Amino acid sequence: MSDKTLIRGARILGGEPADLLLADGAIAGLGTDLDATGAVVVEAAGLVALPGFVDLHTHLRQPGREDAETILTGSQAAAVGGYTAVLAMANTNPVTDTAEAAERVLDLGVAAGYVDVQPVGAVTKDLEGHELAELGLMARSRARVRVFSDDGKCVHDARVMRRALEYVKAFGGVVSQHAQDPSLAPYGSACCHEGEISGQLGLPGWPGIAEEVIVARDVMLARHTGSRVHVAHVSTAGSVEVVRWAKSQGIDVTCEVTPHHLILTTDELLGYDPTYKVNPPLRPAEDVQALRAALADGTIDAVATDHAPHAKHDKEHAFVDAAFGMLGLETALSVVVTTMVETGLLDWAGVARVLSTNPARIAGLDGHGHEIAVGAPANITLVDPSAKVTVDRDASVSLSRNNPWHGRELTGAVHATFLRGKATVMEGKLQ
Ligand SMILES: NC(=O)N[C@@H](CC(=O)O)C(=O)O
Ligand SMILES: [Zn+2]
Ligand SMILES: [Zn+2]
Repeated sequence: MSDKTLIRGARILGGEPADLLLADGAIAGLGTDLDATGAVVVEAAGLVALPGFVDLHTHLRQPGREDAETILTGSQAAAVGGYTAVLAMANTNPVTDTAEAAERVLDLGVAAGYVDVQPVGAVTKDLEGHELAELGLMARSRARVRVFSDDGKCVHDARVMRRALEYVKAFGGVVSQHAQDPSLAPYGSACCHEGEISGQLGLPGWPGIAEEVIVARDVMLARHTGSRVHVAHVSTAGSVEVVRWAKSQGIDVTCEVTPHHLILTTDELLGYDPTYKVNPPLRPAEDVQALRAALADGTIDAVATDHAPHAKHDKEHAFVDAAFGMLGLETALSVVVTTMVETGLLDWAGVARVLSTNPARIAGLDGHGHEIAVGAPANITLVDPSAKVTVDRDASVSLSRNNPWHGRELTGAVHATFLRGKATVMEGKLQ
């Protein structure tokens, strides 16, 4: 196959149609009626061209739980979802808390070859919350780690969080916080939004305040240290309010929302289906509305999937005993189109911002999230804006089946993904 591709007539960021010539891994031409000599031609009339998506929050499960996902299968799911880069969370077994562990994840990502797999480093050794991991060594390693997170657990000790923020400042790093005060929402047991619904279902409550007190504390620690904090999977109107205030004060804070928190509510729990058991829990409709509004006005910077594959035997239990988490990579774009574009809350430039430009900037990833321009790396996603898709969990390339979108109809689909000019997905199919 030629290493030249001509994408003909795509609407660039949803604007005017143009041709895109991809050559030698970069965008070599952008204009009308570009010369197709020697190029593979992709007819893209009606499709929208966006910069390749960047996921700030993916669980790939390798090493340790290769029965649920591997770096290869997770990379494939990411490509199908329009991603060209993912940040692989550190809560593997063993934990990514050393330079060697981070380099192994990086190398397995390169070997898989579907997306750039950028390891996230743990903040504390073994995610135990006490002793800082080798942050500097991870940063200086070949893996160039910039994002640190104990995700799955909260860095709940304020002294440890303060020291982590001071440390990462030296190399422009960021701490991504899983905001859950374990004294208000105990790990493992708290599994349902605390309110009328938790009482009705008899499930242990996970109140919004358990998230909000950590967000409030962390923005103050970011101000105090002059360092940068990122809030993972914000789920409540109160967290959004705190972040909005912090940004207005010039505090260096960013945050993400998951696709599921943009649409699914506590109502899903009425059937006790553990597919909908997730951290933080699904919230009431008022929170969902506040999250959409905050994503539209820029208070929330990015959509991040928190793709959390789990093997059947970890999910198929009574609700209280099942694992936390749901799949997200393959459906994220469709959920964003359905909740944000169809509703008029975001235009396509806005979609590029929340799925690509902002997450790339937050993660410090070179080569991703650029505007579509000559000379930029050819990381491009082509989207069919009006496709209607009925999600089938068995059509997934992920190894796991904990897919909350199964059987639902969503609007918008990824048509093709290009990683440095090479098609990883074409007509929705993995290449
Ligand atoms: N989101 C989840 O419910 N689970 C995540 C951990 C996490 O993101 O907190 C997992 O690793 O399974
Ligand atoms: Zn988390
Ligand atoms: Zn997570």
